[in-house]
Amino acid sequence: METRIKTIHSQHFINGQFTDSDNLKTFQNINPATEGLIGTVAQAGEEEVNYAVAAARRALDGTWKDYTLQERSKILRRIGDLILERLDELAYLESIDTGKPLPLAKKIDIPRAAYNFHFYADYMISMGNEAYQQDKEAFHYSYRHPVGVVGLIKPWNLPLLLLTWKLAPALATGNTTVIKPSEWTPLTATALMEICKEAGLPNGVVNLVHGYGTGSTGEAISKHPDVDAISFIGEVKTGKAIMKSGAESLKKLSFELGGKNPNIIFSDADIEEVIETTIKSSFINQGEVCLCGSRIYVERPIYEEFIRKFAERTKELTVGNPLHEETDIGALISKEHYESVINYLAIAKNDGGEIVTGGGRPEGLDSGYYIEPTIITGLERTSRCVREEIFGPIVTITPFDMEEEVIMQANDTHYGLSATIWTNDIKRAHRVAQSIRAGIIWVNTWFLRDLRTPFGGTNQSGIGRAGGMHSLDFYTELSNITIKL
Ligand SMILES: NC(=O)C1=CN([C@@H]2O[C@H](COP(=O)(O)OP(=O)(O)OC[C@H]3O[C@@H](n4cnc5c(N)ncnc54)[C@H](O)[C@@H]3O)[C@@H](O)[C@H]2O)C=CC1
Ligand SMILES: O=C(O)/C=C/C=C(\O)C(=O)O
Repeated sequence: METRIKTIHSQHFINGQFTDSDNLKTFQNINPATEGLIGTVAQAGEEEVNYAVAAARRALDGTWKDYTLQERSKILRRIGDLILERLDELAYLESIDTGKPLPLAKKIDIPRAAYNFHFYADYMISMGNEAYQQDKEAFHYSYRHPVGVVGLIKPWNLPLLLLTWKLAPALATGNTTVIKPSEWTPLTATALMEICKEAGLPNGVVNLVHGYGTGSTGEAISKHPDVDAISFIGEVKTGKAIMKSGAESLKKLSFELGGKNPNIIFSDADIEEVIETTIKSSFINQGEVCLCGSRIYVERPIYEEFIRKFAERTKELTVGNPLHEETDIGALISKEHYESVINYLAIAKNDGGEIVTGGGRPEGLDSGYYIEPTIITGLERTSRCVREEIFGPIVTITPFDMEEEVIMQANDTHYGLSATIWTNDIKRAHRVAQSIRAGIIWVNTWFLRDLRTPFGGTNQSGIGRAGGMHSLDFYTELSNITIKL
């Protein structure tokens, strides 16, 4: 499998054409599982961002505005179909680019990317607008316009899944786009441009520029005066930088940022189900999912039993070559990120934490950015390991005695993305769920998604919600029209 592709050169896609930068500048793309070279990536400067924004503006004011909802929906459906036709290839590209297990990319990332298009192809067609009759005097209705040229700035952890989660509703509502994938993961976004072209999207409706963030491509998009809105997924500090860059032209912003999500386990929960799901919510995708429940709180009566069973299951996980069928945990995205995650293990030890299992590099894996799935106990809530988003395969476990106490600990964070609560007491489930300050709360499950529901974070985990009508609201501007009767 690894010999299938030698090196890949990833280009920009501007006005329907693949292209390099005017100055031919490139950067390297490294496979995090082998530390080998995947290929080179064109690096956009302000010129290429200007070309891409200009192409998006022309397309917005050109033929794209005359496409009917049905026509847009048909193209979206076709994009979803083509993603499924290329599932194996896209999953392979995603795996070598990110270090994630190939089976995971095949099962989750790529099918969900296709579903993002299929879902919005159908959803937009079923949506209506507000209308009010004011007795016999007037009739009011709302009319939706696309917001305009939308900049989509995306992260590396679920590259195609998260890009399409925002691109599909942006297109369904008639916008044009300038995409910047993460510099760590250019491959599937580039392949998606081929798919968009084949599906019949007019030139300029989707444009893609590769490059870095601060002082580079990402910043050029977020400060560009002709970009009307930015949909960003990534770190809190980047969100703050984009907010500053976008302030001059007062851009509309949608932010999905980080999380330090609590996983609260009461002693009446079904322990076997808790263990199986908590393995996923802790370690799936190497823990590089913003929804991972990295702070685990367990009610005292089952604390010891939980740790024993959870550690046993964790030790069974296979860390290794992402392309192997049996691999559960692949490599972290980059050397920098690997070092940042390893550093948290040192912090944990320094803060008096006990490493129950894991705690370093797996034996026998000499190259690639691998870290064992790690369970830490005995940390105070002030430890940086309990407070900061590690974004790796590391969880902390803390016992609790009282419901109020665990609610207080769960809310003791400047994040507020998601939470999971395990209990069979229905009243407690509602009570605790309503007391947690987070945008997404799961009871007796984790990462169960329905794309109609509001998705996003409170506090510093984000601004706004995506999903269903919430995406419709972000990607359109409303005019209210009043007719005197
Ligand atoms: N809430 C959510 O749904 C998600 C949150 N995340 C968060 O993202 C982080 C991991 O992803 P990363 O790629 O490391 O995030 P990041 O914030 O470093 O980068 C995300 C994107 O922003 C660009 N960027 C960086 N600085 C920029 C700037 N000054 N102006 C414009 N663009 C800039 C990057 O090039 C990249 O394309 C974690 O904190 C994670 O929690 C990731 C996925 C989803
Ligand atoms: O299901 C979604 O729409 C998003 C899921 C995951 C993330 O947002 C993430 O890991 O970053």
